[in-house]
Amino acid sequence: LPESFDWRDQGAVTEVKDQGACGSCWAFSTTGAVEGSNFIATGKLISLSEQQLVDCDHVCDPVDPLSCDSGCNGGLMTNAYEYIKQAGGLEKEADYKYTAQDGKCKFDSNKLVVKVANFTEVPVDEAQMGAYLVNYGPLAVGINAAFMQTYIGGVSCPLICSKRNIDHGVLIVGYGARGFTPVRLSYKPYWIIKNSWGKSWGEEGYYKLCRGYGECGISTMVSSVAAIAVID
Ligand SMILES: CCC[C@@H](/C=C/S(=O)(=O)c1ccccc1)NC(=O)[C@H](Cc1ccccc1)NC(=O)N1CCC(N2CCOCC2)CC1
Repeated sequence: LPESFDWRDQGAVTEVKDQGACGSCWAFSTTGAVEGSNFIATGKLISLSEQQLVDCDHVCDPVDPLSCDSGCNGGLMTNAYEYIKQAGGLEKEADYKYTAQDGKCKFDSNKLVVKVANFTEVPVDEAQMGAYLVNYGPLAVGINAAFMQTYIGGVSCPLICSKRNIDHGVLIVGYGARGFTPVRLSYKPYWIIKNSWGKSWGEEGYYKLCRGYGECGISTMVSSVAAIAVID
C-alpha cells in the first residue's frame, strides 16, 4: 500500500460542492462515491445529480424501516445506492440541477448516465480501509461532525470525538501523513475527506482527520460502489 494516495491526483474527484441549508450531506457523499467509481470504470469524470436523490430517493433502511431517505431531512448513503440500483441510475448534475430544497421528483430515465450494479459496505478496520480506497475508489463514510464546524485547517485529531453519534455523510478521497521525519515523532497520518460545505470551508472544502484511531467513528459506516455498470 503506498505511503500516501489521493484520488484527486488521478482526476477522479469533482469540484467541492455546497449543500447549502439542506441536510443532504448523504446525497453528496453518495454522488462522490459513484463519480469516483465511474471514473475508474470509464476514465470519464462526470458530476452527478444530488437533487435526483433529494427529490426521488425515499428508500428505507431494511434494518431500520423508520430510517428512510428524506431529502433535506437526512438520509443514508447505503439507502441511496439501493435507490440508484432500483431507479436504474443517476442523471448528470447539469441535467438535474441542485436547488438545496426538497422538490417534486423530475427523474428522466432518458438522461441516465451512470448505473450502479452493486455496492458494498466495507466492514473492515481503518487499516484495511486504505486498501479498499486504492482498489475501489473514494469511500462514502459516516462521521461525527461535531468538530468539523470549528475546523479551519491542518490535521484534526479531537480527543473526545464520539464514535457513536454519527451525523454526517462525507467522502474519503485519499490518505497521507504529515511530518515524514526520521524521528517520526510528529508523524501524523490522516484521511483526506471531501466535505460538501463549499470551497471556503476547511482546506478548500477538504478536511484532514487523523488516521488510525477510528476517530469520530470514521471506520464504523463505510461503503463503496464495488461494481458499476456504465450507460453510453
Ligand atoms: C438532518 C440530517 C442532517 C444530515 C447532514 C447535515 S449537515 O448539514 O451536513 C451537518 C452534519 C453535522 C453537523 C452539522 C451539519 N445528516 C444526515 O443526513 C445523516 C448522514 C449519515 C448519518 C450516519 C451515517 C451515514 C450518513 N443521516 C441521518 O442523520 N439519518 C439518516 C436519516 C434518518 N431519518 C429518519 C426519519 O426520517 C427522516 C430521516 C435520520 C438519521
